[in-house]
Parts: sequence; C-alpha cells; structure tokens
Amino acid sequence: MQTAVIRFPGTNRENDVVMALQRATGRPPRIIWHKDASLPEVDLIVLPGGFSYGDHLRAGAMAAHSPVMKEVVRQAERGVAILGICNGFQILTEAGLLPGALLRNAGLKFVCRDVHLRIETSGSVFTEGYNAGQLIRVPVAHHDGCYYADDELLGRLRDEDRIAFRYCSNGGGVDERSNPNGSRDEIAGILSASRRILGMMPHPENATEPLQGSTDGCGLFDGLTRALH
Ligand SMILES: NC(=O)CC[C@H](N)C(=O)O
Repeated sequence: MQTAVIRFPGTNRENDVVMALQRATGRPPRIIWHKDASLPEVDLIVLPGGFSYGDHLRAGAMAAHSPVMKEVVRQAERGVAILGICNGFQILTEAGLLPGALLRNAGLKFVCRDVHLRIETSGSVFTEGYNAGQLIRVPVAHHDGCYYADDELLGRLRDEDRIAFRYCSNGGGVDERSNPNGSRDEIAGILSASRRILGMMPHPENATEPLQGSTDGCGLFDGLTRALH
C-alpha cells in the first residue's frame, strides 16, 4: 500500500503518522508539502494533526485553501481513501470534504489525555480492523474538538451509519469525563457519504507502540493496510 502524508506550516504530528504507517505497511509514506499542486499515485492520503497556520482565523480554515487541497479533493472524487486526524479533521470540514464543524471545547481548555472510544461501525476501510462495539483507548490533544452537527445532519449521520467512533467511559457508558470536549452525540469521528473519508479528533497514531501506553490504534492502520494493499 502506498501512502502520502501532507504537511502544512504548523503541522506537528506528521512523524507520528509516518511511524504508524511504516509499522503497518512496511513502506515509508511520501511526505507532501502543502504547496505541491500534484500528488503521487497513492492508496491513502493522511492529513495529520497540529496547528496549521497557528489555528489562525479558525483551526483548519487557512490550510483548507492550500494548493494541495484542490488535488486532495480530486483524489477524494476518484475514491482514494483520506484520513484526517485532529487538525486534519478540522481541515477536512473546512474544505467541505466532511460535514459539520469543530468548535472550541466545551470546557474552553486544551484537553490532552487518554479517552475511550466505542467503534460504532466496522463498515469502512478505516474501521474494518475492529469489531463494532469494541472499546479502544487513544489520546486526544486539542482545544477545538467539539464536533457540531445540526439535527438534520445528525439524523443523516446516524441513519447512514457514518458515525465511526463515540467517546465513552472505560465501561462503555457515558459519565462526566467520558466526552472530553462536549461533542454532539459523543461523536469522535465521522465518515463521508462515500465511506472513503474519515475525520477523527483522537490520535490513533499515538497508540501504536507499547511504550505509548496503548496499542489500540494499530487496528486502524492494520485494517487499512489489509483493505487497501
Ligand atoms: N493535536 C492537534 O492536531 C491540535 C488540533 C487543533 N489545532 C486544536 O488544538 O484544536
């Protein structure tokens, strides 16, 4: 499987994603600078986390207008799988590739800690390495992670089985700490209508080595590698 990782000014998790992809696929990803107007032929494009343009105006708003994004949109239309993690998720919503918006965390503070997620669907190349209902532990690190969808969109995401992950407690329920940012309906990640684009606020790439305290993120990268080999 060939992969590309896009780097914007202010991206800071690209090397974490490179290591996770290298471990899963056995191949180094191509690193693409945001000013590049063309992309190599790849099976997966990853927009990693960070603070593109210092989160100026709104997180992801400026990166969404980078030259490379026109090409990302074209590749998305061709069915290439696209994964946006944290700031990458923010960029995908700002670019209109995913619906809804990421607002300031409900507690108005940057939140950096492990969370539990419930896998809501295994029906995508990103989540088929897990079982629906499975709980995983991965970290979050953001201040603009409160996912908002209006009632109509929320209904559509539920009806079309496009909610990929929900925040939950380690027992699988909901308590006062389980939702780190006030996201609507506990949503931590969503799929596009095509199911080939995933945006998620938590960082699976930072849960792929025992030294990181969890290897629960491996299911995502290993599942992708099996699905897209
Ligand atoms: N880790 C990240 O990608 C940070 C995301 C984003 N810039 C925020 O703080 O909301």
